[in-house]
Amino acid sequence: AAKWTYSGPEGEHHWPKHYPYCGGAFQSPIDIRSELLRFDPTLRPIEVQNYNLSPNEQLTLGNNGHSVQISLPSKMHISSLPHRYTAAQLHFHWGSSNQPTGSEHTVNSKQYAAEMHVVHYNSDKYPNMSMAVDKSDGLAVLGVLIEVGEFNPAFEQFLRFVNGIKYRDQRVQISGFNIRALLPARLDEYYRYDGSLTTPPCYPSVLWTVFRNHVTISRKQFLSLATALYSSHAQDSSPVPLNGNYRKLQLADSRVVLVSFKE
Ligand SMILES: NS(=O)(=O)c1cc(-c2ccccc2)cc(-c2ccccc2)c1
Ligand SMILES: [Zn+2]
Repeated sequence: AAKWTYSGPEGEHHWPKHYPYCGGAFQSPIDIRSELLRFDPTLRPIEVQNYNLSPNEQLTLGNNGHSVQISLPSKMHISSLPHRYTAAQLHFHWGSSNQPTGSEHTVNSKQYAAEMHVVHYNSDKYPNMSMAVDKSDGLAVLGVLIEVGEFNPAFEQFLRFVNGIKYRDQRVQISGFNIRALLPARLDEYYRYDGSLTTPPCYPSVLWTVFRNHVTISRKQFLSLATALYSSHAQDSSPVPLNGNYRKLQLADSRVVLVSFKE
């Protein structure tokens, strides 16, 4: 697959050359602005199943050159959507050590320090992720906005291992933990809109759920995320730091953002 980056000659302005959907409609992320919001009383609280993983389970924590990701077992799923959406992986987008603004979605132009995405696919209709990834009802991603503040013990369960995956394509096994603890307390308050993958190939296949309430990690935790990783391989002579891995805001066009809460 063609290389892509967040800046330079393979930066996002060049993505459409190799990935045409990136220049298409229904792109993500967007600025979740008050004018776009419409309360929808039919939006039920998000219900997740089997997110509380036993420490006896092993998860793969990896550096894919664009983000740090954790592979998730297929028993984890969202049960409150019209179809069952089975978990595949979670990953992060962040800024840089001196620029703690790296979330992809913004809320009334406020950009957060980072953002977590928990990626699920429609396992009612598609046998696996690859078959689902380019279908309009293929994916459901839970977005969690992250601010620098209180220390977050749940994030520590994987952040303490990032020095083992400093370089592209490095992976380590970590013990299972309660993935639900990475989400905000309230799963009943969220923004909902139709969008896309925020990385190439940018398929417009994502039912986005961005929770209203952010979570916090400490400054030290943020710095380990923003300074520990490289997008280059271990043997590369010139290491390329991995940060600022967030896509610029896309046009909402005539899209409405549904909200599950009133005030
Ligand atoms: N940001 S995202 O949520 O739209 C997203 C989803 C998926 C994704 C993952 C599995 C199945 C299908 C889609 C992969 C990425 C990704 C991030 C960094 C590097 C490469 C890919 C990003
Ligand atoms: Zn993402």
